[in-house]
Amino acid sequence: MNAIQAEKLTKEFQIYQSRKGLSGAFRDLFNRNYRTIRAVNEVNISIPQGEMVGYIGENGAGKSTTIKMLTGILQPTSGDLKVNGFDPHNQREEFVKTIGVVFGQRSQLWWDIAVQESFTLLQKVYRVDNQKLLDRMIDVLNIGELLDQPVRKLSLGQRMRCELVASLIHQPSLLFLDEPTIGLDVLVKENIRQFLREMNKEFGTTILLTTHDLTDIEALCSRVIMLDKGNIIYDGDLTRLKQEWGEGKKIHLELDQEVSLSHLGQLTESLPVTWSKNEVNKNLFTAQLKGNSITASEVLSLLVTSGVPIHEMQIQEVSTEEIVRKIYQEG
Ligand SMILES: Nc1ncnc2c1ncn2[C@@H]1O[C@H](COP(=O)(O)OP(=O)(O)OP(=O)(O)O)[C@@H](O)[C@H]1O
Repeated sequence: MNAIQAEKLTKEFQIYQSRKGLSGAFRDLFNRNYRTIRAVNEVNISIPQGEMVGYIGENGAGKSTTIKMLTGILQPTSGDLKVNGFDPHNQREEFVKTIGVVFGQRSQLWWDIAVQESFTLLQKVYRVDNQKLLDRMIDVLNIGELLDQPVRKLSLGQRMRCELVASLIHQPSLLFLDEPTIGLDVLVKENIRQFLREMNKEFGTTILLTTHDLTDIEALCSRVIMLDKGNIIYDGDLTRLKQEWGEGKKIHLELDQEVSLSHLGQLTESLPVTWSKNEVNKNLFTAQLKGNSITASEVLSLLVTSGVPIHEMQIQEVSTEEIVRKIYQEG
């Protein structure tokens, strides 16, 4: 059984549109004008148990709407949906025991009571008594000193670590994370990522991670699903995405003396490389390697054996962020 199985999942919203002017406002009182927007359009998502998947898309692409349907908050307009074998909206009571949810912007902890009390309450709500796991999570996420503090006094990073523990207290097999590291510093981010890797490895927890921070995706997910205007435009390996859309590496060179572009072009004519020259500093050159069929060392060894006087060099990898930006720009 797949953790998530969605077929032609669709969500439409009716948006109220006000008419112009005073007479329009008057008419609105009696007869409202509505427009339908399709936030999620017939998406198919199939996620096996134990996988960590990144769900990405621009603002308004439909990510949150999808997550709300997958977690049972919203009822789909149409399509088939099974999450952990349940219909999330109609079997909500049974279903929620099998999932954990962290919305970066919202808290599931009780604001005015101590963190430890929230944990105890959640253990009672879910009827679990797994102190060993709880102690371990507290230890890994380093929140021992926060347990007697009320949630409202915690910093964002401290609260997020507590939220993660709260979401996993009942040992769910599936975890939804919506922007879990938003606004956190590098160390806390790394701590959270390490924790998620451990949970996934040890308990086989399936994780669906929605984020605008692609470094989270790179650190955790081998698979990425990309949404654009309610439609899935990519579903697959992060490495394949880089291969198909990445422009390949760049080599930045500083030479000891000026060399002509055509000379460099001739030296590397057997390789898929294009050269450009810095307009201001005539000794600076950039080689753009196309695709992944050649390595930077092949280009460099050709230059060195041909006596090109290299003073400094830097190899630049194409980042996932650049690739995603390019996909959105080019459509
Ligand atoms: N309750 C609602 N009523 C009407 N329209 C909505 C509602 N919720 C979302 N939408 C619309 O659906 C579309 C998708 O919104 P959604 O919040 O799912 O996007 P998102 O990908 O999560 O964006 P972001 O990254 O900004 O959070 C948007 O056009 C939004 O205005």
